[in-house]
Amino acid sequence: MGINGQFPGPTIRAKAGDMVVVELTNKLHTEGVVTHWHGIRQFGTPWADGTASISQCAINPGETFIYRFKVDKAGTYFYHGHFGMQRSAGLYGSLIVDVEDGKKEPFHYDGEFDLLLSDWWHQSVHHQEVGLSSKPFRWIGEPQTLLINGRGQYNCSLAAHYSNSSSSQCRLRGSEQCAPHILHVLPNKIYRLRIASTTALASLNLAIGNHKMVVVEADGNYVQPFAVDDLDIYSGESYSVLITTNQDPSNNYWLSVGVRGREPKTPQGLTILNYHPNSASKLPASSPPVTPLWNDYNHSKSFTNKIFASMGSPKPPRNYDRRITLLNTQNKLNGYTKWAINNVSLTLPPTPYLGSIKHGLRNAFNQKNPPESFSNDYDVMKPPVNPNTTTGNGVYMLGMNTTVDIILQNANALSANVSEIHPWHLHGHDFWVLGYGEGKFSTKDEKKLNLKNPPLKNTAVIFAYGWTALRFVADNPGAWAFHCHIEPHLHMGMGVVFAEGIQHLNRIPLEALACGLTGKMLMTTNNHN
Ligand SMILES: O=C1O[C@H]([C@@H](O)CO)C(O)=C1O
Repeated sequence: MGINGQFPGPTIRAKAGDMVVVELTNKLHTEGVVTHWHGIRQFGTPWADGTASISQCAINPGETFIYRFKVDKAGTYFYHGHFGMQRSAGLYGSLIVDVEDGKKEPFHYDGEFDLLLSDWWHQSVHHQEVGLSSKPFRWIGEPQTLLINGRGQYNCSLAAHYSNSSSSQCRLRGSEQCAPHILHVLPNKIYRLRIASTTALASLNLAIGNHKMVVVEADGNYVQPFAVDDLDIYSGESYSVLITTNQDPSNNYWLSVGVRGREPKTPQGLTILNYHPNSASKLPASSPPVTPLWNDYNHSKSFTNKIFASMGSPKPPRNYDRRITLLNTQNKLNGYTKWAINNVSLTLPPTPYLGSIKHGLRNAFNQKNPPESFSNDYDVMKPPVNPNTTTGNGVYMLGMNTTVDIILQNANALSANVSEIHPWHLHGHDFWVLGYGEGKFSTKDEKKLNLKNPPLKNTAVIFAYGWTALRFVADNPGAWAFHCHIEPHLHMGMGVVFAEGIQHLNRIPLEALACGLTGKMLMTTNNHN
């Protein structure tokens, strides 16, 4: 698999129950690579047990690494880089899992398309990373282009403002390689669109002129079908929608993607639904669907609140064993700008967690349990009174098979009257989304939680000044990141680490131990043998 600028890696397609083998070669010259696979619970032998990006040593330049994993569940997934900001540099691709032989999807369709959405900056990710880690901090700003399957439109003459290398990247995109992927359809058929977002920053809204979409899947889980004119999708999420090509077949129709939740400075991403036998270059009769206003949060909430698990989906346990409340704040640390959770800004340790926990290396990361909640008098509607934070890399150690509730609590950022959207993604598990609400979560909200048909997802948004309640069963031995899927926010510390059942792992593969303190440990053992 190649890592080619903004061009996505290959689509990997498998059937539920299959064992998949992926060979990944790091062709970069100076940086290690780590990838994360949405929808995959465990990697298989010999890359055994519980490993995901935070449990893996980086694949060094020139090295080839073989991932082996079983795909458990049909659905729409993707993989992406999880080291520095490599995802926004183009390290991503689709992972599509079909139902196993002899089984059927619970809905019918005649054809399907993959739409992998991302955002694109002319400035290199290295430049962005340096800016984020500088004092004073330089924010990456809004993307120049929204990409659909790595393709987007931009006026190249404007790119000269940036840098030489970026204008050559822009030239690449100026050729027919950047022409949009056209969706060629026949009239009066049903198509499944598999839509996934790997954006570094942008929350998106997708719509197709004149066509309703019926949402049937979210993050690899079936949902109760519901029809919408447009769909919100946050970074880390995936959806399947069904469309029926029952409109005037002498026309083509625009599919548009626009920015939500942040004041957009990026043109819409566009492609065309091309009805056979029209020419794909025939422009649609009506203009592209207009993206809802970026701050029309009621529109977003009304979409999100329509998502329920389909009948027959697993139900959550009635009670939780442990509840962790995570307050998301923007902070300062010695003049640097950070994001923190319960006033701890995550800095990942150089030794992967899996090895350090299994081998009891007490110096590898903070041994204290991170805070379970935040002070009662914190006013989530105002900028932090004391904006200073601390850094840390402690682990929430979860009892194996216990039920854990997470209350994600949003707050005001550093500037007054600003609270931002954050899509939170959990590795290695799905969670039930029990509910969303406004302001600070309180015992009154408890009664409103949905225990009847909450959707299973692996990514869920917290709205501005709001809370989101999640429940999951800690049933997957390993060390797991839970973090904001906005790449610069993770870079600035917006994440936590959970671990469960690591003592149940028989063997940690050498590849997961070859770096940091565990690497030193291995070297000493080898020298003694
Ligand atoms: O992390 C962020 O920093 C900026 C802004 O808050 C400060 O410039 C922004 O919009 C973010 O999402």
